[in-house]
Amino acid sequence: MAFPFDINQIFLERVTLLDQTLVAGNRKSTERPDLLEHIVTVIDELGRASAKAQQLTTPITSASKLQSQKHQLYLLKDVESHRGHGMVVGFLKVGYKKLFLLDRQGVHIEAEPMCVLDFYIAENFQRHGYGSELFDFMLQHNNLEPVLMAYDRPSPKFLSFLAKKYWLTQSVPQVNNFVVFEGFFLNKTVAQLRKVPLKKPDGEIKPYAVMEREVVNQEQRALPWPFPLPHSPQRSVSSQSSNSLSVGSSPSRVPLQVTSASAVAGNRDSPQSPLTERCRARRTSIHHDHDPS
Ligand SMILES: CC(=O)SCCNC(=O)CCNC(=O)[C@H](O)C(C)(C)COP(=O)(O)OP(=O)(O)OC[C@H]1O[C@@H](n2cnc3c(N)ncnc32)[C@H](O)[C@@H]1OP(=O)(O)O
Repeated sequence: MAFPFDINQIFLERVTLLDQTLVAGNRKSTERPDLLEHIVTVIDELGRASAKAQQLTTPITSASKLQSQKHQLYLLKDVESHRGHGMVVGFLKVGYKKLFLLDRQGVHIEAEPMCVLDFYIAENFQRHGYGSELFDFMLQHNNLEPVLMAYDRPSPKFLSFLAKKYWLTQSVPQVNNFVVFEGFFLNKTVAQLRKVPLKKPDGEIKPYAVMEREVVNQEQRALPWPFPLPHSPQRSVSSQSSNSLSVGSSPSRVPLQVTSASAVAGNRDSPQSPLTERCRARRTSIHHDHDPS
């Protein structure tokens, strides 16, 4: 992804970590006021490209969102390209989220794992190992293992990536849009797990985490009159999934089938797994008029 300014001047390292401050490295934005403007442009552009690749109506990553949330955004650049000005290859956004999850026995567990929230490698750089480079950098930086993380509605490509690179194939069925894999519940310290009492006093019932992707969905549903909502069957899938966020509705949900390794192991020609199909359905449910290519 090329920009009309010198990427190598803005992002000094191959991988730059950005947070709420939007400061790249330890440079002060007061020294170079144009830097902040360029960083905002890059993040917004990446967020839009990621949303388009995932067929989301609204980007879940933008500079203003990053400023208001305690997330970490890892940005990868290619130093040499664009006549030495560098290009942005992609980004990975992670952050801690308080989630209510179901363990293998179906017991509600409260956890606050590190979650993958958004991940995008520019189309012309995909399948060249850049995604793995960025992901490995983030894991090392946070001293984490992929199995201890939760994944916010992973796309089929990302599921294939996780299966291929980290052997994450067996998911534990959930009633929200996060995916966790076998082994997540074994490490109680890192995942900060806590069993949730079956019955809570009135007023203490907490909803499942409201995800950014779900908020995007809500935004779309809240179109002002006179814009009508499209009447597609996929949209009703979307409403069901948003209902599943409440504790009250969760017990009646049918648990998902456990995913088999072969189903998500990255064979593009094989039939998709139930998990992949579910993720695809949810993403498709917020499909818009963007061309997915
Ligand atoms: C929680 C979330 O963020 S979900 C959103 C994830 N992002 C997207 O779906 C956006 C579009 N996709 C992408 O940006 C990229 O494909 C990523 C980020 C998923 C992976 O980045 P890449 O640089 O392609 O990964 P990398 O080259 O290290 O690994 C390649 C592996 O990823 C998977 N993968 C990448 N692209 C594809 C694809 N088009 N179809 C199927 N699997 C794919 C495969 O397992 C592939 O291995 P293979 O080529 O041997 O089959």
